[in-house]
Amino acid sequence: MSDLRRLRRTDPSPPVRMVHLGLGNFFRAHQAWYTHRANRGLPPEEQWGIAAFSGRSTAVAEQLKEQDGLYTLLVDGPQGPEAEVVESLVAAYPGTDLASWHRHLADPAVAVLTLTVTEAGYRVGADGELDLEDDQVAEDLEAWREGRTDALATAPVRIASGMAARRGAGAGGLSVVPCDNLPGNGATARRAVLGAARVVDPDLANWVEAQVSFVSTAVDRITPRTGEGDAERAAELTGAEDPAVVVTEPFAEWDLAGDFVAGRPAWDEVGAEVVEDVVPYERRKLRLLNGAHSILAYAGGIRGHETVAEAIADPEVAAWVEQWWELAIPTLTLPRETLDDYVGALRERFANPAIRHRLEQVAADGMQKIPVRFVPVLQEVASSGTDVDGALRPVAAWVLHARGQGVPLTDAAAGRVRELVSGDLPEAMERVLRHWDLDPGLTTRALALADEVAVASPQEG
Ligand SMILES: NC(=O)c1ccc[n+]([C@@H]2O[C@H](COP(=O)([O-])OP(=O)(O)OC[C@H]3O[C@@H](n4cnc5c(N)ncnc54)[C@H](O)[C@@H]3O)[C@@H](O)[C@H]2O)c1
Ligand SMILES: O=P(O)(O)OC[C@@H](O)[C@@H](O)[C@H](O)[C@H](O)CO
Repeated sequence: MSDLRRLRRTDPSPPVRMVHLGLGNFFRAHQAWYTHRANRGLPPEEQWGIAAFSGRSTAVAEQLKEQDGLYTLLVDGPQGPEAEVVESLVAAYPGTDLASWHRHLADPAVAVLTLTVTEAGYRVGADGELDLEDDQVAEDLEAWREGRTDALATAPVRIASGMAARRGAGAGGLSVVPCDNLPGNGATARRAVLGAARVVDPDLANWVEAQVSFVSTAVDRITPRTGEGDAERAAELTGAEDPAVVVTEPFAEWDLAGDFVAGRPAWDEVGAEVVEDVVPYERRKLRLLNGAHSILAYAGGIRGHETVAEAIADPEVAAWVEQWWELAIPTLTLPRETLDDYVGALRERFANPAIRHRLEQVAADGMQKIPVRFVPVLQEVASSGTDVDGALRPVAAWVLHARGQGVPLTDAAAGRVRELVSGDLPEAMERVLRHWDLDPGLTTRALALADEVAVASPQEG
C-alpha cells in the first residue's frame, strides 16, 4: 500500500459555498456525493465546494487534508464494487477548530449548512426543546456567555454561535439542512439552535428566525463504518492509497422540503427530490428501513449475529422483520404499491453481503430511536385492536439488549437506560412501557416475546 500515490487534486478547488458539521461516512456517501454529482460539467467557479467539520476528532480531517479533500467512494453493488473519487469536499477541519467554523459561517458566499450529528446530537428533551439540563449544553452556554467561543462542543450551541458570527459579518441568511434520521429534523434543528441563541442573545434568536431557513429531509443510503480490507479493495480499483475511503451501497435517496434562502446546488438534477411535504417519505424510511434495522440489531444481536446481512439471513429474524412491515405499512400514507416496492428493495439491500453493516453500529442510541420507530405504530395498532406482536417484539428485544444481551449497549442516554431496565425483568419491562406511554397491560405479552427472542440465543444467561 505504501508505494501507492495519495489522491491529489489537479483541477482548481471549487469555492466554499457549503459548510457541513459531522464529517462522518454518511455525509461523504450522501450529501458530498450528491454535491459532487451536481457540480459535474460546471466551471470550477460555479461549483459548490464544502468545508466540513468533524464532531471532535482530528484523524479524519488530517487524512483528508493530505489528499486535498478528495476521497474514494466504493459503491458495493451486485455487479461488484465500483470506485468514484468525490471532489466536492475542499476543506476538512477537526470540530475543535472553532476559528475556522466561525470564519466559514461568516462568509457571505456560504449559503447552506448541512448536518449529520446523530439523533442524540440535537440535544433536545422530550418536549422537543433544547435540553438546558444537559451538562454539555450548560457548559457550552456558559463558555459562550464568557466569550470562550473556541471551547464549544455541542452542535446546537456551535451552530448558534456560528450564526452570531454570520450576523456580525452582515453575511445574510443561509439554509440549515439536517440529514439525520429523525422526524421533522428541520423543525428539531430550528428549535435546538433558537433555544441556544435565546439563552445567550435574544436578538440573535430573532435574527435567526428572520434570516435562516431550516429545511426538512429524509435521507437514505446504507453506509457502514469502513472495515478491514476496504482501503485495499479501493486501491485495486483506483491505484491510489486512500485511508479515508468510504463504502456504500448503490441505492441513494434524498427528499427535501423547505426554502433555500441563499441558493443550493442542483441536487434535484442528480436524483434528489424537492417535495412539498417530507413527512410521508420520512415516515416510510424511519419505519420500514430504520425500524427493521433496529429489529435486526436488537433481536439479531441477541441471536449471535454480527451484521445486517447475517441477521436477515436467519429465517426467524427475517420473519420478525416481515411481521413488523405488515403492521407498519398500513400506518403510512404513500400508495401501497410504492411501499411494497420499497420493502422489496429493502429485502435485497439488507441481504447485500458486500456491505458489512455491523449491528453494533446500527443499535446505537435506541433511547432516541424506539419512540420514533415503534411507539407510534404500537399505539396505532393497539387502538385498532390488531395483534401488536410485530411492533412490541422490538421493544422487548431492546429491553434485553439494554440489560446486556446481544451487541454492546451504546447510548448517549446510557445512564437513564440502565435506570429504566434495571432489576427484575417483569418490573423493568413494565417500567419501559410506561416510560413511552404504552399500555402496561402489554407487559405479559412483551415478556413472552422477549423469551421467544432469547430462546436459542448463544448469549442467553
Ligand atoms: N450511516 C448511514 O447509513 C446513515 C444513513 C442515513 C442517515 N444517517 C445519519 O447520519 C448520522 C451519522 O452517521 P455516520 O454513518 O456518518 O456516522 P459516523 O460515525 O461515520 O460519523 C458521525 C459524525 O458525526 C459527528 N458527531 C457525532 N456526534 C456529534 C455531535 N453530538 N455533535 C457534532 N457532531 C457529532 C462525528 O464526529 C462524526 O463526524 C447518523 O447518526 C444518522 O442520523 C446515517
Ligand atoms: O443511522 P442511525 O443510527 O439512525 O441508524 C442506523 C442505521 O439504521 C442507519 O444508519 C441506516 O443505515 C440508514 O438510515 C440508511 O439510510
